[in-house]
Amino acid sequence: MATLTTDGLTKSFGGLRAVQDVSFVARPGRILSIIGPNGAGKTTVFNLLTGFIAPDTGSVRLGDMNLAKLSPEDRCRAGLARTFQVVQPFRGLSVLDNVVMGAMLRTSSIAEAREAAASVLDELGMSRLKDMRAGSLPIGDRKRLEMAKVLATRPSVLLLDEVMGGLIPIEVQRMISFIHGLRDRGLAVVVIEHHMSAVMRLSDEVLVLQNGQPIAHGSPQEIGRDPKVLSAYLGPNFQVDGGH
Ligand SMILES: Nc1ncnc2c1ncn2[C@@H]1O[C@H](COP(=O)(O)OP(=O)(O)OP(=O)(O)O)[C@@H](O)[C@H]1O
Repeated sequence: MATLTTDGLTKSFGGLRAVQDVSFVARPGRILSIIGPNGAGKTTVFNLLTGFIAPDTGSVRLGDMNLAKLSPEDRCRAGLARTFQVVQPFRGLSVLDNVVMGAMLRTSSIAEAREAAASVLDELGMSRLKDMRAGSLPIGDRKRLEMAKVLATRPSVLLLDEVMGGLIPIEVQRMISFIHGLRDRGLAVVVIEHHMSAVMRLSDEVLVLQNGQPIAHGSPQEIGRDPKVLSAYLGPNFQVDGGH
């Protein structure tokens, strides 16, 4: 398992500083959530981590490997994998075959990939859906499928982009328990999430961005009481225990 370290990440689009001097460490066995208002720079941070865009300055390291020159696919091969906010399965393929596509990163044997994919679906409680067409799944199952595809690549660092969006409360609770299980297996997990009560229950630490800049970093309880965060994002009536 590896530690993901960012140092001074900065990215502008034209005159807009989308991300400015963002540094954090995502450690094995920990869940770090990145929160902040729309446009705060969260997705841009994920794009910088995964190599979809290059930073103006700053570095990303996985263990002691500098990722600067690696493509998104090579970063995934190195163990850094992400889900997308808008989930896009191969709609015409079965659920199982979608997950096989992820598993093929680690093996050239279709039989082995199918076995690995079936085992990930089992872990996620999705085995009974394996022959369904991915395009026919409701949003909650599509989010779990996205997670399954990514887990089949066997990451050591997992980046989750709004995996709670569109889920009903019982599915949110199940997803939280599942992510806790991944953390307990030693994965480093970084989460972008707007669902605040989920963030409070899920996270070991929270980084808050506003206009691309870090404004706070601490435990969920510290963040939920921080006047800067209440004013920038959570609102004055936020309850640390219940979220909203
Ligand atoms: N490729 C791009 N070209 C130009 N501007 C961009 C690009 N990507 C993002 N931006 C801008 O950078 C800023 C940060 O956007 P980003 O999507 O990272 O925010 P976010 O915190 O993920 O927002 P949300 O919560 O709405 O997903 C926004 O002002 C956005 O319009």
